[in-house]
Amino acid sequence: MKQPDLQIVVDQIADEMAQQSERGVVADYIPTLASVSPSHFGMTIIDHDGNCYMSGDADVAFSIQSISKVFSLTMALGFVGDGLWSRVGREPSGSAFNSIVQLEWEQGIPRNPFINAGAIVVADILLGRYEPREILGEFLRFMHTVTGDDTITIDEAVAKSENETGFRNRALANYMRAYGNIENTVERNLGVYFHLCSLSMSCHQLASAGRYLMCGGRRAPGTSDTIISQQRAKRILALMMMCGHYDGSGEFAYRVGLPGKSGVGGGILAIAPGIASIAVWFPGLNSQGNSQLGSNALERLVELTGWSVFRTDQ
Ligand SMILES: NC(=O)CC[C@H](N)C(=O)O
Repeated sequence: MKQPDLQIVVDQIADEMAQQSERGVVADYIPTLASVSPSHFGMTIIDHDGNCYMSGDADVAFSIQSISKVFSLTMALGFVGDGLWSRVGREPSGSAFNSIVQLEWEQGIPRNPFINAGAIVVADILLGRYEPREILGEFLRFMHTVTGDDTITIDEAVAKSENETGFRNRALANYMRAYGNIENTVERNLGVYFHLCSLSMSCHQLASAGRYLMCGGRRAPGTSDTIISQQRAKRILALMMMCGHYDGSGEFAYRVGLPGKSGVGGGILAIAPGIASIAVWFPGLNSQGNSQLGSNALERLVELTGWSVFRTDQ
């Protein structure tokens, strides 16, 4: 398939999405997110060579929420290596992002690091080495390094709002603590978890952050600018494909066919391995808590470019 002009592609997708009336529903269980307008849209593609194609509100920062689980996992694997997998599984959950049911059958071991329970354990692992403020500083530095952009910050108002209404996350953390899979106090742990989720980034910044996953662990191809090993990058992409959209992961793989990670802020980071890092933002969510138009936009992208990892016609 001949590669189309990517600027024409992002502009065309923006036009098509603007005409769709089914926009999903903005998350309201975190009160500060409820006031975000569902009419926002943004899209950025950064290709292998670093060329950037943007449309809409691609430079407007939004709450990346669970997309941060990709970056906190990357950091935690850097701290403790594959020992992390004794505390978190690597299987799709088939359940909602904030579900508690499997934890009882599975002795407090979450199915994967991309559901809330799994990311709460990952936050606990990060805290194993640092005080809360220190680890959040380390996390921000990591994000500044992978993006090359030191303006990225945590939105304190979102973190506070999550803290005030995070009853389900408290239930998850307490439940896992009862099984000995959370070592820190629940408040100390969730203080970090909520701040990780409250990272504010634009599509442009998010697509930049995904470059190390697109380029086999390097920030730029053909350089020694290595963030993680090639094998680890490949494995994180596998987890994104299988678990990045919770109980909508199968549907996303079927329709889009790219490793992706969504967040309830309406963002999705998708990676076409070796080809492009893509970020979209449409705040309205579908019933699984994944961006409704973001999924549609990525489906159109792979139709127009042939970037699905499952294509067989190269
Ligand atoms: N799916 C999400 O983005 C959920 C993240 C959100 N901070 C929560 O803990 O509920």
